[in-house]
Amino acid sequence: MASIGSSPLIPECKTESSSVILNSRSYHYGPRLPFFSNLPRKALQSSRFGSLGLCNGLISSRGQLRRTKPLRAIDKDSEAGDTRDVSEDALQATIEKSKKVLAMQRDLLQQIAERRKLISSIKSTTVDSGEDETSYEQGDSFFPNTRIIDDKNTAENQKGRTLTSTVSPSTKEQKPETLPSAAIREFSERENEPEIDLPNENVHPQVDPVKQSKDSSLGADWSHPLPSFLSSNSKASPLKDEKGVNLEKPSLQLAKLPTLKDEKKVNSEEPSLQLVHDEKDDPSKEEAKLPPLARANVMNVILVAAECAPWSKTGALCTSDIDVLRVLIGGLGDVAGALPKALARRGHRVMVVAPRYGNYAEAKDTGVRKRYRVAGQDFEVAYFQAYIDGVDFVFIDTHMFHHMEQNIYGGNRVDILRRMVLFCKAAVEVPWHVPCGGVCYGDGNLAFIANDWHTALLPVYLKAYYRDSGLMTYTRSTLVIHNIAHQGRGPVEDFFLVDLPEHYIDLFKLYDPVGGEHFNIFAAGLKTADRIVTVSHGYAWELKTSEGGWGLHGIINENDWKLRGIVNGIDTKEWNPQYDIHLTTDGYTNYSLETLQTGKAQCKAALQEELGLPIRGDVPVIGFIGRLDQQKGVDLIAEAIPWMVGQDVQLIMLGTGRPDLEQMLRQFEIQHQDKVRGWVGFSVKTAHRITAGADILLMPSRFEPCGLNQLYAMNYGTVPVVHAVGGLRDTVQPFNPFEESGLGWTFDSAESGKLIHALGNCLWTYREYKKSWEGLQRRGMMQDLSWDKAAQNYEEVLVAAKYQW
Ligand SMILES: Nc1ncnc2c1ncn2[C@@H]1O[C@H](COP(=O)(O)OP(=O)(O)O[C@H]2O[C@H](CO)[C@@H](O)[C@H](O)[C@H]2O)[C@@H](O)[C@H]1O
Repeated sequence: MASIGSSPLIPECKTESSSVILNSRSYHYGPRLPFFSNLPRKALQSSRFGSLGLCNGLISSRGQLRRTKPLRAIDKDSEAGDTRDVSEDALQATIEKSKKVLAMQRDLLQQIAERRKLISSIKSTTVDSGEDETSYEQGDSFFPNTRIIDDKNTAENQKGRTLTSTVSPSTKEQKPETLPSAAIREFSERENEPEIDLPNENVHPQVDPVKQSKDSSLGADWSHPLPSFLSSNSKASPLKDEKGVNLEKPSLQLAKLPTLKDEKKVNSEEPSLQLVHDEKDDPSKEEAKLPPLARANVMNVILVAAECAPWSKTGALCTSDIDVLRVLIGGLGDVAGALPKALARRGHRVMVVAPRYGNYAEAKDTGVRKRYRVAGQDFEVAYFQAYIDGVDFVFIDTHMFHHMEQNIYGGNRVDILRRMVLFCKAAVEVPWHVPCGGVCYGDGNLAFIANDWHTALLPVYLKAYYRDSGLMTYTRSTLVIHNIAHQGRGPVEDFFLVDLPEHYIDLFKLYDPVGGEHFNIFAAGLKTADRIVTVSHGYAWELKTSEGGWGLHGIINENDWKLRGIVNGIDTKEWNPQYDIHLTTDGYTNYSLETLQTGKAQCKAALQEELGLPIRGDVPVIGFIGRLDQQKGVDLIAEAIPWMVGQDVQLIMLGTGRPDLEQMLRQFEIQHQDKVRGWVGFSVKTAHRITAGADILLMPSRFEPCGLNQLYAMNYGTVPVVHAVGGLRDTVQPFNPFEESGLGWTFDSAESGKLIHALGNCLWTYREYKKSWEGLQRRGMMQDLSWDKAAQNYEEVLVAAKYQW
C-alpha cells in the first residue's frame, strides 16, 4: 500500500477516488466533526497531503475549507458568468466527492466494528473451550472433611470458576524441571521491559476473561505458548479489512507484554492499540490513562484481615482469653482499608477479604455458598462483594461472625479459634469461588497478604492443603506483623481444632518461659509464609530481640532472610484536613497548609467548645487517642498528670480498653474539670476532631510497631511527642532548634520523667518560639505520608515471593 502519511503513527487507507488519512487517536464512531477537522495539523500541512487529488485546493493549512480566495481569483481573470458557473460546478462536484468519502469512511468504521466483534468472539470461544477441558468438579473444596452444598451456580460464578480453573487443581501441571529456569528467564526479560500503555481502569472492570487468563498464565505457566491467534508473534496472517487496514493490533495487548525487542514495534503500533479502546475513549481523556506503575509486575493480590475500615475496626473492649493480654487492634483495620487501594492504583487487581460482622450496605450477596468443617461441625458461608476505589471487598458471612463488630476478638479461646479457622479456610478458596467483575481471581499470579495471628493460619493452609499437593503452585503468601504481642496462643491440644495433618503440629509447638510448651498460631504462620513484613524498620529490628519478639524472636531471627520492615502510610482521603468530613459541622472547618493558622485555630476553638473546655487560643491543647492498655503507655500519662495539670494546658484523652484505665480517665476529668477531658469510648469522629483541634499529640507507647496516630497528627499540623520506639522512632525525627529541622519531640525510654522533659520542651517552644512551631507544623504537613511509597515496597516483597521457588 502506498504510504501517504510519512509518519508511522498515521495509518492510512485509500479509497477509489482518493486517499483519506485516518487518525485513530481522534477516531470516532459517527463523526462529530467533518473528518478533516480531526486530522493532526502536521498531517494537514504535509506536502503529501497537499497533493491529494480530493483535497487539493480545498483545505487550508488550518484545515478549513478554502473557497473564497481561489474563486475570486478566477472571477478576476475571466469572463464573469461562465467562469463562475464552472467554479460552482467544481465546488459542487467536490462537495459531492466529500460526501462520498464520508460515506465510505462510515462504511469502513462499520467494518472495523464488525471485525472487532469477531475478534472478541473468537477469543471468548477459545477461552470457553479451554474451560471445558480444565474445569474441576463444582463445589470442590480441598479441605478434608469439607464438602460443598447448595452452590448457587450463577452464570457469573460458573464463568469465574471455570476460567480460573486454567490454573486450578486439575490443570495439567507443566514439567517441573523446566519451570524454574523459565521463570527466571521470564523475570529477567521483564525487568528490561519498556513502559507500555496498559489500561488502568478506575471503573469496575468487567474483567476481560482473556486478559485474566493471561494474567493467570503469567504466574501459572510461564513456559506455555499463547494460543497463536493471541500471540503478537503469531505467523497467522493478520486480520485485515478489504482496504488492508490491520485490524488485529488489539490482540497484541491482550497477548503478552512486549519485550525490549518489541519496543519499537509497540511504539509504531500505538495508534492501532488505541483503536481497540477508542469506542469508549475520548481523546481528551488519553492523558489520564497512565501505564500501571507496577508494569510487568502486575499481580492479583488478596489481603486477608479480621478487620477492615470503615466496616470493622476494633476499638470496643474485647474480652478475649486467647492471649495473655486483652486483644484490641484498630490500626489493622485502617491498613486493610487503605493499602489495597494503593496497590490497586499501581495497577494490581486487588481484593480484601474480611468477615461480614454486620449488614454492610455496599456489599451484595454473590449467591455463592460453600460449606466448611471446623472442629467437627459444618458451617455454611456466603460471600458478599463490593467494588470500591478500584478494590474488590469480599465479606465472608457466617452466623459465627454476626454481631461481633463490637467484639471482633471476643469470646472464649475456642470460639475465637474456631472463627479464625473458618475464616482462613474460606478465605484461601475465595480466588476460586467468588467472581469479581464476572471473573474469579484464580490461583495463578496470586499473592495473599495475611495479617497478624488471626490470619496466620492462611499460609499454613495454603501449604498443607494446596501446595503440598501440587495445587495453587503459583500462589504465594506474605504475613504482616502488626503486633507480635498477640499470637494466638493456647494449649497444645488446640492443634486438633485447626484441622491439619498431624506432622504439622511441630510448626505450632513453642516453648517459652511464660507459656511453657504451647500451641502458637503466629509461630506456624511465620515459618510457613513465603515472606514476612512488619510495619516499620525499627520494629523489624526490635522483633529480633528477646524484649521485642515476645517469645517469637528465635523464629524471627531464623527467618530474617524473608523479613522486611515497611512503614505504614495513611489514607490521605480519610485523614486529610482539607477534605475531612468530620470538620464540616459544629464550628469546625477544613483547612490546608495555606489556611493552617486560621483553620486550625477554628478547629481548636470548636473542640474546646464541644468538650466544654475554656475557649482559649493561647493554651496548648494536648491530645491522646488510643487503646487503653499497657502498650500505649497510658500509665506514663497517669504518672505525669500531676505535673501536667500544674501547667497552663488542656489535655483531651480518647480511648477504650482496660476498665481500670477507663476509670482512670473518668477520674482525671472529674478531678481537673477545667483542664482535662477523658472520653471513654470509640468515636472515629472525635478522633478526627481531636487530631485537627489539638496542638500536640502525645504517644508514650511502650512499644509501637508503627503507629498511625502520629502520622495522622503530622498531616493535620499537630506536633507529636512520642516515645522513640518502633515506628514512632522511624517517623518522628526529633526537632533540632539549631537547624530548624525535625517533626516533633521524642524521649528514649518509657519513663514519666522523660515524657515530662520532652513535653516540657515542646510546650516551651509552643509558647516562646512561634516561628519554630509553625515550621514544625508545616514540615509535618508537607510530608508525603500516603500509602503510595509503602505500596511500592509491598509490591517488591510480593514479586520476590512470586519468583521464590
Ligand atoms: N477510642 C478510639 N476512638 C476512635 N478511634 C480510635 C480509638 N482508639 C484508637 N483509634 C484509632 O484506631 C487506630 C489505631 O491505630 P494504631 O496505629 O494505634 O493501631 P494499633 O495499636 O491498634 O494497631 C497495630 O497495627 C497498626 C497498623 O499496622 C500499627 O500502626 C500499630 O503500631 C500496631 O500496634 C487509629 O486510627 C486510631 O485513631
